[in-house]
Amino acid sequence: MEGRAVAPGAGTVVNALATGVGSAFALDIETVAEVRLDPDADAVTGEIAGDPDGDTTLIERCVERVVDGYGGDEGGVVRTESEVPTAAGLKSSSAAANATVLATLEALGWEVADDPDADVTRTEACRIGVAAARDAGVTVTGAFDDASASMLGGVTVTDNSADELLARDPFEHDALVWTPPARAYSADADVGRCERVAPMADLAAELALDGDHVRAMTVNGLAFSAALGFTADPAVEAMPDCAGVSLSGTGPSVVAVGDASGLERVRERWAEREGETIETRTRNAGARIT
Ligand SMILES: Nc1ncnc2c1ncn2[C@@H]1O[C@H](COP(=O)(O)OP(=O)(O)O)[C@@H](O)[C@H]1O
Ligand SMILES: O=C(O)C1=C[C@@H](OP(=O)(O)O)[C@@H](O)[C@H](O)C1
Repeated sequence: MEGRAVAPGAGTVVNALATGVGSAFALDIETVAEVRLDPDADAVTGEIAGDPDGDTTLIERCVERVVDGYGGDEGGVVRTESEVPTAAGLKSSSAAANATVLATLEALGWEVADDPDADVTRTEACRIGVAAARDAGVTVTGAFDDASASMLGGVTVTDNSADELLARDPFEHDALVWTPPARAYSADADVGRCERVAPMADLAAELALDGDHVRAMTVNGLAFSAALGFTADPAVEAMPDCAGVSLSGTGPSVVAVGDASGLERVRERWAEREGETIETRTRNAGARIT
């Protein structure tokens, strides 16, 4: 009873911490999950490659929730390996949860597809990961925005208070990510400060629902950088040469999207900053069983 799946990280268009409505897009950086189930094992044990002290509660809860809903009383082992930096605003938790849920469904022999007649749809699988993230305490709203972008690919707009998908569109850009050395756990974010910029979050959500995702993300980035105490300098440096740029999630990463030549000029400026710069792409393919 084995399964393997991959899911991408994501960047933010609208942070849901102000109003519950959020929007995110998949990035071409991935997390792999491998699950081995054993009917005789009592418990589920998690392991994160390269991070022996990492918190494995989320991936263990994902396996347990899938087994509760679709299995018997199997225990087992889940292992993730990830290119998505943890707690950097690039949705490592959504990628790990989605990959683990799909790998567990595969280990149990269920068919996962987008066809409503499939045993389990990817949207249903995504909601299991969101529930596990709430159990594990790694999220404020459940982050169905980030989870749906990672699971379905492209750009999604969601109402996280109802785990409802409001829109999904293809999203095709080159992308540049700057990740400073600091980490910012979503569960520690100052929600009260985010709620103060709700009028700007509403404006960003309106733009996103109108299909203007790139301007939505720039408005979002300026508002949430101010609310969460991050400098807007990287965004100001990028703005003339990209289509959109935003603080991703609760930070500290900043993501710019646009064309390759503009982003090369942004990369030269961001290279002066401490931390790592990743050249990647947005992607329309979401999570999949491998
Ligand atoms: N590869 C992984 N395997 C298992 N759990 C992970 C992995 N990546 C992230 N997580 C979980 O997600 C938490 C970080 O979530 P969060 O603060 O929301 O950051 P992010 O914005 O990257 O999703 C970690 O503490 C851990 O519990
Ligand atoms: O925990 C949450 O509910 C959220 C966390 C944030 O993302 P990060 O996990 O990237 O900080 C935010 O962008 C998202 O809309 C909702």
